[in-house]
Amino acid sequence: MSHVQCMIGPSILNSDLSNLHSESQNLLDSGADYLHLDVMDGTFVPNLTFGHPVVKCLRNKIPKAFFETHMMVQNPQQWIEPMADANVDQYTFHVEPVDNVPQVIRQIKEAGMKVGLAIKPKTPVDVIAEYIESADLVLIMTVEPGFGGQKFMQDMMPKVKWLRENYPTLNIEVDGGVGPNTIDECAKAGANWIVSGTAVINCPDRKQAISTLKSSVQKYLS
Ligand SMILES: O=C(CO)[C@H](O)[C@H](O)COP(=O)(O)O
Ligand SMILES: [Fe+2]
Repeated sequence: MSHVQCMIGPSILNSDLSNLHSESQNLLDSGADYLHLDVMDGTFVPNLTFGHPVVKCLRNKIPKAFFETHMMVQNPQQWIEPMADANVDQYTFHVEPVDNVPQVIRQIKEAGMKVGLAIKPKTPVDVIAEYIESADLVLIMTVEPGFGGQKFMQDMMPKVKWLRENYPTLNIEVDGGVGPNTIDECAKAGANWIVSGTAVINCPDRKQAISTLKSSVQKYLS
């Protein structure tokens, strides 16, 4: 499995959002490979975070890092252009509310961003199978989307395993309850993009937390 790269992307959802820039910079300085930005619209999920105006301001302060927006929104098509304008690198959206997934994929690519396909815990992985070849990444949610700090759902690992067996070069991301205690299961199943929120944010030594996640994934990659 050495043809995929290990990437650790902390979620800033549970950080001190009044200090979004310094929190994000601190995570990058602690070894984060990318930033996972959780965008919620209060409709697709019962919570509200921030949108493209905030992402754009953050991008002005942090011009170089890889930004992934995790779009937990009812109408992902609506935010493609504004997020591209905010210089987002990867637009990861949930397929559940979308009628025409290929069209959304095409529009994201035309806007110059990479494409991530996300599924909620109750969505079977075969729902996205026909779109995988045209995506850059698949995100397997390991909690119900909406809130940080929830318990990792181990029973999502068969989805990750299935993807890894069938798509050896695919970037597979896990998100929700992932931290030093749950990383081994994710890594063993074949995940190589790792989102970790509270486990990194609340750790007094964020560098150590990120490096633990990385070594686990690397152990299974080699
Ligand atoms: O998408 C998310 C929630 O919907 C977050 O990215 C995720 O929950 C990260 O936080 P934690 O690691 O604390 O679960
Ligand atoms: Fe997320």
